[in-house]
Amino acid sequence: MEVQSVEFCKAQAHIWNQVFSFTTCASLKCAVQLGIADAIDDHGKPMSLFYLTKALQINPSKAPYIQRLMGILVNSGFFSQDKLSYYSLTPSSRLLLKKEELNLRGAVEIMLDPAELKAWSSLSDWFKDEKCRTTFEMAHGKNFWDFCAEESIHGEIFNRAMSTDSQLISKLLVTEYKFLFEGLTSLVDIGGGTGTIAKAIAKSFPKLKCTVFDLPHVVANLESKENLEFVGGDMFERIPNANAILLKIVLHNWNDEDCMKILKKCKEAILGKEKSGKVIIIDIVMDSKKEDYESLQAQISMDLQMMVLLDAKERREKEWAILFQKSGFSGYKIFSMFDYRSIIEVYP
Ligand SMILES: C[S@@+](CC[C@H](N)C(=O)[O-])C[C@H]1O[C@@H](n2cnc3c(N)ncnc32)[C@H](O)[C@@H]1O
Ligand SMILES: COc1cc(-c2oc3cc(O)cc(O)c3c(=O)c2O)cc(OC)c1OC
Repeated sequence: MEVQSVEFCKAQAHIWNQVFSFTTCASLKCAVQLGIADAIDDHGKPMSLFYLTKALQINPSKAPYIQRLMGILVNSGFFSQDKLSYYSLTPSSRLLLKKEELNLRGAVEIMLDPAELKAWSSLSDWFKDEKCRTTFEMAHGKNFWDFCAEESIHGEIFNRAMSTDSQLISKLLVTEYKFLFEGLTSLVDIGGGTGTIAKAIAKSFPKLKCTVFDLPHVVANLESKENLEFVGGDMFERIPNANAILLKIVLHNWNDEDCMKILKKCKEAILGKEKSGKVIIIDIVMDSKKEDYESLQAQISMDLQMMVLLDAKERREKEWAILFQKSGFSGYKIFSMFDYRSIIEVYP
């Protein structure tokens, strides 16, 4: 390639931009931690740099640098800037507001956590290594779930991030997808975290006995009441019997072999109850034909994140179908949700 050719310049800019993509992530994290979106929102109208720096309560000597930070955040679509250079929120920064019940602050916090980023730095070593199952294990000397159990701050950040996502999904589940739960008498949410989804389902269906099943340290201090119960355990050993089993973003944490073990346990658990029932999965169904670039990129990135942290993966419909068949299920039905995830009903 000629050094002065258009192709060379484009290729060079492409590499610089990819190498520097960490600056957008780091600036986004900084914006969340400083509360920039909240300050602009509280202002109630487009905000000048002067008022923004005042509202952020930063060290006065650092005020001139905020303009530089805002530059990258405007360029990456988190804020907009008008002719007077006043800043406003965009749909993306609205999702970062503390006051919004449904925000993605938790996702920013967990995915850009130093412990998780550290795993990525061992990726090439991991490819040559024989012993470690995951890059995360190579970096930390223990697997992701043991790390969450032992480093309680990381575990809390993780559970908080998952819970915010569940708040969003639970609103949809008990309205638009209410039919999934109609007629059920018992439901176990396997890997149900701190119970955000199960609480919403239990409230909407008072006659439905809901159980949240997760690792003992996750449910340790959570109080069972009315038709909602918390049970600690390991899903590879025992899954409580129920009419229906819910698995929300759980199977994408596991490889095919482990997923089959989990699904076989789920089948035993639903058949043990009334010789019928179903498994309800909420997870990504990858679709490479998707025209939406952002959505496809998010799926590919999540797939790699699962590989690095958990030796796990995202799956296409064909891969899901093989898993169900190999685990002894007779059929399934997919309902696409509003984002890149789907609901899959699986029948024994
Ligand atoms: C990605 S999170 C999903 C949490 C929840 N379903 C949600 O959507 O908010 C996966 C969950 O699986 C749980 N988990 C991991 N290993 C488990 C095991 N062996 N038995 C039961 N739960 C487990 C984790 O503690 C975590 O809460
Ligand atoms: C918060 O919304 C979603 C989160 C996940 C998700 O994110 C993770 C991030 C990590 O840094 C480590 C993890 O182990 C995980 C997960 O296990 C995990 O499930 C996934 C989502 O959809 C597939 C989310 O919804 C947008």
